Amino acid sequence: MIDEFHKGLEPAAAPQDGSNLRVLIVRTRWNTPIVDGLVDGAKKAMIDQHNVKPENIVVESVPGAYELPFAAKKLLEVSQIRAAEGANDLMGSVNLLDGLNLNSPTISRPASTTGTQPAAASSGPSKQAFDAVICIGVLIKGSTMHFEYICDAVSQGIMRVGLDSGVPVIFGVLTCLTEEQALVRAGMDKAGKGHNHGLDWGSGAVEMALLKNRSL
Ligand SMILES: Nc1c(NC[C@H](O)[C@H](O)[C@H](O)CO)[nH]c(=O)[nH]c1=O
Ligand SMILES: CC(=O)[C@@H](O)COP(=O)(O)O
Repeated sequence: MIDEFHKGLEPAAAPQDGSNLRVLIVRTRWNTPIVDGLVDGAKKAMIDQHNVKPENIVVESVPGAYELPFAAKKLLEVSQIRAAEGANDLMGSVNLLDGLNLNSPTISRPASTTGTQPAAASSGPSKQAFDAVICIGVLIKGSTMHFEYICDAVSQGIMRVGLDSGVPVIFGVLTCLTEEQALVRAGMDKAGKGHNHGLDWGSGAVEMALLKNRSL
C-alpha cells in the first residue's frame, strides 16, 4: 500500500540570516543515492534560502546510522576545542599588547616577551565552532529486529548529543519500512509527489542555530 505522500514541514515564515553560521552534516554511506539526495536538499535550503556560505558547510561520512551520534559528538568537540584555541591565541596577542591602545588602527603583533614571534594564526581549518549539526541517514527495515534496535539507539543518541553539548543536532534519519517510503521522503519517487525532507532539516538547522546564538 502506498502511504500518503508527505509534504514535509511548512517553510519558515521567512528566510533567516545564516551568513555567520557554520554547520556540520554527518551522513551515512548506507543507501547512498537516497542519502546523497537528502544531503543535497539540506545544503540547498541552507545556501539558497538562508545565506549560509557553502564553505561553512562541512560534510563528514560514517559507515551507518548507528555511528552518527558518536561522530556528531566527537566532531563537535573538536570544533569547540579548535575555537577555544583560536580565542586563546587572540587573548594571548591581547596580553602581548598590554598597555597599547587596542583601538589603534596600526596595531600589530609584537615579538613575544620571550623574543620569539607568537605563532602566526594558521590558515588551516576554520576555528569557528559548529553552530548546528545535521545527522543524515536512511534506515530501511530488513527481516530482523536489527532495524528497531538501531532506530531507537540512533534517535536517543542524537538527541543526547544535542542536549549534552548545547548545540542543536537535527535528526535527519529516515526510518522506513520500504525503499519507496525513503524515496518519497527524499523527493526522489518516480511519481514526483514526494518532498525532500533534507530541505526541512537544513532550514531547521539554521533556525535552531540562531535560537542557540540568540543573546539574552
Ligand atoms: N541496515 C542499515 C544500517 N546498518 C548498519 C548500522 O548502522 C551500523 O553501521 C552497523 O551496525 C555497525 O555499527 N545502517 C544504515 O544507515 N541504514 C540501514 O538500513
Ligand atoms: C536497518 C538494518 O539494519 C536492516 O537493514 C538489516 O537488515 P536485516 O534485518 O535483514 O539484517
